[in-house]
Amino acid sequence: MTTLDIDLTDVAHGGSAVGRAEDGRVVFARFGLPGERVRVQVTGQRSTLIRGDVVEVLSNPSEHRVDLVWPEAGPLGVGGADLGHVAFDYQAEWKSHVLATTLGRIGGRDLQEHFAEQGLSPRVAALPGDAETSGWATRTRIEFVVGEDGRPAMYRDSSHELMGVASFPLAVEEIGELDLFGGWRSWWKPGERVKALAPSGSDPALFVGGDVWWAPGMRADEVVREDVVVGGELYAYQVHAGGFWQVHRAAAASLIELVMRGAKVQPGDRVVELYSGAGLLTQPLAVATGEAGAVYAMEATREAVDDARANLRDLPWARTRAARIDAHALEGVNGDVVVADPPRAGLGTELAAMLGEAKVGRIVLVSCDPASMARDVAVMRGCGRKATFFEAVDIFPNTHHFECVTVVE
Ligand SMILES: C[S@@+](CC[C@H](N)C(=O)[O-])C[C@H]1O[C@@H](n2cnc3c(N)ncnc32)[C@H](O)[C@@H]1O
Repeated sequence: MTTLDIDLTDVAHGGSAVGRAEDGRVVFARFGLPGERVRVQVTGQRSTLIRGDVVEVLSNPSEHRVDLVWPEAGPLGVGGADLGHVAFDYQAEWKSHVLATTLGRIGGRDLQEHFAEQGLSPRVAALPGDAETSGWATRTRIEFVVGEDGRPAMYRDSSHELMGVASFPLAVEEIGELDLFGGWRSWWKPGERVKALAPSGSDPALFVGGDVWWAPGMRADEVVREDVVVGGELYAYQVHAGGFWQVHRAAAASLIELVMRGAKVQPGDRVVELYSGAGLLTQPLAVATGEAGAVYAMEATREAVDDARANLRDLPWARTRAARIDAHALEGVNGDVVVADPPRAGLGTELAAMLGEAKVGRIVLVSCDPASMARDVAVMRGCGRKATFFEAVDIFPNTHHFECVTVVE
C-alpha cells in the first residue's frame, strides 16, 4: 500500500484535487480540497501522473470540507459521489472553476476571450431546491449490481471489484418504496444489473433482466410516465423503464427551460433535433414551431424512438427517425435551428464542423462534459460562428459532472 503526503493546490476536471509528488509528477487526489495537506493512497500511476484517494487530512483542513453522507462512496469506496466531501455551496465554485479552466485548456485563449466579449459567464448554477438537501435525495434513477450475497452492490471506483452498499443517499425518497434491501434477495440473481426508478407520473419500479417489477415477482408496465411542468405548461411522456431519462428530478424541466430560452424557436421554424431520446425536447420544440413549422428528430435507440413517436402523437409535424447520427446522416442538413444533445463524447470535430458550416441559423448544443463542449464550440467558432448564449447547471450534485447549454449562431 503506497501512500504519499502532499499539498493540494487546485482542482481538476474529473473530480480530483491536484498536487505534486516529490518526483515532480502531478497527483490527482479524489476526496481532497485545495489548501489541504493530505495523505493519499495511490490507486494508479504512470510516468507522468499519479492517481489516488485522500485517506487522511494531515493539516489545514478546508473550510469547505463536510462529513461524508455516503461513506461507502468515499475514499477507496464505490464510484458515484466524488464531490460528496465538498460543501454544497462550494461544489458550484469547484465546477465553475473547472468549467473556466477547461474552456481555456481545450478552446484556447480565443474561446475564453470570446465568451467574455459575448458577456457569457462560465458559471455553474445549482438547481432550485437542491440547497435544502445539499443535493442528496435528488435522483429518480439509480443503478447497481446484485452482489454475491444477493444484496445491492456497486463497483469500487475505477475497478471491476464489487462492494456491497447499505444505502443510496442520492436516490429520491420514493425509491425507498421498492425496499431494495428487503425481499428481493432470494429473487434476483447475483451479477444482475438493476435499475431502480421513481418516475414523476408512475409508481416506483425496478428494471432487471429486461423486465419491469414493482415488487419481487410482481410485474409492472414496461413503460413509465414522466410529467414535466415548465412555466405552467405540462409536458407528458412515456418512457421505457430501461431507456434513457434525465436522472435528477428537476433536470428535465431545467433542460427544457434552458434549451427553449436559447433556441428562440418561432412559429413556422424548421428545427432539426439530434440525439433526441424519448422526445424530452422534441415536444416543446414542436409546440413552439406550431403546425406551420416542422421538427425532424434523430435518435439511435429503437425503444426511445417508439416512446418519442407516442409522445408526439398530437404534434404530427414533429417526426422522429431511428438512425445513427454520423457524417452521412448530416450531409446537407439545414434549418432555422439545430438542437443537439449528444452523449458525453460530444459531437466530435467532424460533426461539429459539418454543423458549423451547414445552412443552419442557430445551433443549440447540450453537453454533459465541459471538455467536449469546449472542443465542439471551438470548432464551430472556427467556421465563423459566435457563441450567443451559455448556461451551465448542476444536474449531478455531489459528483463532478454538470450540464452546459451553448447556442452558436
Ligand atoms: C444525453 S441523451 C439525450 C436524450 C434527450 N435529449 C433527453 O434529454 O432525454 C443522448 C441520446 O443520444 C442517443 N445516441 C447516442 N449516440 C447516438 C448516435 N450516434 N446516433 C443517434 N443517437 C445516439 C442515445 O441513445 C441517447 O438517447
